[in-house]
Amino acid sequence: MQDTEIITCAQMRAIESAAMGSGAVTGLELMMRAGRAVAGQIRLRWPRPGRATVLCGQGNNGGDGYVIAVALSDAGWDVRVLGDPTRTGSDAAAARAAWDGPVLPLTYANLRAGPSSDIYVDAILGTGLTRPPEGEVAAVLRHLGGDAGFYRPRLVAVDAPSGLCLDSGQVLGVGRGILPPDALRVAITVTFDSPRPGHLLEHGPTVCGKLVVADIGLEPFRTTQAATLTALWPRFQIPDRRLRASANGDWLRKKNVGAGHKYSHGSALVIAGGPGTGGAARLAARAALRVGAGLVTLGPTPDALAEHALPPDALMRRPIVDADALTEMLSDQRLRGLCIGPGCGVPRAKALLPAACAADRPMVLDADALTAFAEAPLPLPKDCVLTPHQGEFARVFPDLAKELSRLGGPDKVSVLRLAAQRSKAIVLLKGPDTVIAGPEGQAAIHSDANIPWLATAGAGDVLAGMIAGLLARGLPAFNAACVAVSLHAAAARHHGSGLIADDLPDALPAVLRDWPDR
Ligand SMILES: NC(=O)C1=CN([C@@H]2O[C@H](COP(=O)(O)OP(=O)(O)OC[C@H]3O[C@@H](n4cnc5c(N)ncnc54)[C@H](O)[C@@H]3O)[C@@H](O)[C@H]2O)[C@@H](O)CC1
Ligand SMILES: Nc1ncnc2c1ncn2[C@@H]1O[C@H](COP(=O)(O)OP(=O)(O)O)[C@@H](O)[C@H]1O
Ligand SMILES: [K+]
Repeated sequence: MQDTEIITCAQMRAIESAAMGSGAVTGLELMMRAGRAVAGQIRLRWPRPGRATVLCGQGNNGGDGYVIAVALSDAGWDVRVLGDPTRTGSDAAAARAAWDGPVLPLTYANLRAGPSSDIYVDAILGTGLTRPPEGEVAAVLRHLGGDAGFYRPRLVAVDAPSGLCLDSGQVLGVGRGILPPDALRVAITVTFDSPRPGHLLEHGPTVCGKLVVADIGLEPFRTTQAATLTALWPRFQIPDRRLRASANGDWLRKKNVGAGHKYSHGSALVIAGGPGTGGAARLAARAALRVGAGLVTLGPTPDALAEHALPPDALMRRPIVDADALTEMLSDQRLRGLCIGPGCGVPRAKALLPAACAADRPMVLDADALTAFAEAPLPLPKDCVLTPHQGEFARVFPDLAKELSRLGGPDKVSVLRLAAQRSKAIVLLKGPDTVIAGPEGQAAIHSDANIPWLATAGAGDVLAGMIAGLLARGLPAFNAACVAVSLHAAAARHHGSGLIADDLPDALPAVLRDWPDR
């Protein structure tokens, strides 16, 4: 799991300007540090000098490439450079001037003509990407991506594989959604200072390969720029450091929280549905118990009560016949942390949602409750988390979903912020790149992308239950959503392949035992 603050491209530029403006470092010095860091990573992975081809674009990404060429050549590598013209007087031009070997034009023909290399460095386009690659650059990238069997294990990208938008994770010119087989994917991407959203969202994790973040000495400027950065785009972290303080390992394990009784650890209510649909709600309820809620009540229709006599025995069961019954149940102020949606059925969710919202308790809306909300929107309580997957997101926010699927459209974080502002709720969009945003601009990306075995029926119900459990325990809604996503992924990793949703809550004790204190 990544545990690093991420910054947008605009923030990165602001930090670089602050560093250069302070007089502490010049642009060329930063370029030297960046290029040398990449060369260092190459030498770490390919300790025996071999043959390298460095592909340099016209901007600073290309400038990094010339620094890499010099560093590898000094280390005994046989280096061949293909480059586009640089702008006179630019840092890239200065870096190019320091390379005393030949520079062939960056063309598909020259790439094909050369002797094959042990590694290929993609220093063509970085954060300066403004449009889909075209012409010779596009031809070069298509060739590198198309012959993936040969190139991919030898490709090192500087900052990003060329064509990847580092704000959104889209590969420009290729499309959102399914990535074509000949899209450029590299073995290693070396970026600088901090990951950018595009490394973690959408196609980013797939095309970047292993992501290495190199320190180029910008830390002091990152910290002092915090105020400006917030104005540019509020800071977001994975997970947020403040969130760690409110949900550290000891708190999650219920250590050092005072003696208390079951109610002081929170009482959660999972609203279930009618006969034959109980599994989802029971999964959610089990998860709420495992995440530490002191008491969890399951509320099915009266005629479904019998089928809920199944384990866990720790669950309380109380029928909820209609909205009035729910209102009455919620007159017990100790019930906090509602979960509505999993296995509820859309008509029942529609009937109960107004009463649930009117009670103004911390609440999770998932599955059928999201569909009900889409069909009959209503004001949500203050601490409310919506947990849609892509399909449910499209039902609740059709216009925003369209933007998310539009090629060249905005990034997931921005779109989720809009969704959160509109619904005045925390919105958590599930997927390999789970993004969480709040109405005040808070946002987090959960970057533990590669757990395909978590895509199993009922995993979402478990997540909703975990959030409800944490809400019942008193975590603020944004924190509860972030912590639950982290615990959920950790539980899936702990169990490993072969996982079914039932395993997730039961993996929690082991995950909690190892959860870091801060
Ligand atoms: N600014 C700095 O101080 C530092 C920048 N660094 C490097 O600089 C990079 C950013 O440099 P630049 O801002 O010069 O941008 P790039 O080098 O990423 O792009 C260069 C130029 O390519 C053009 N371009 C955009 N899309 C294109 C396309 N589809 N086809 C062809 N050309 C296209 C742009 O007009 C831009 O001028 C980073 O990714 C990083 O590698 C590092 O050296 C660290 C320090
Ligand atoms: N490749 C993946 N890597 C990590 N997490 C994933 C991946 N694919 C799916 N997930 C997670 O699995 C869960 C699936 O939830 P959901 O789609 O609601 O399923 P269901 O409705 O069947 O419960 C979500 O938490 C999602 O973030
Ligand atoms: K690049």
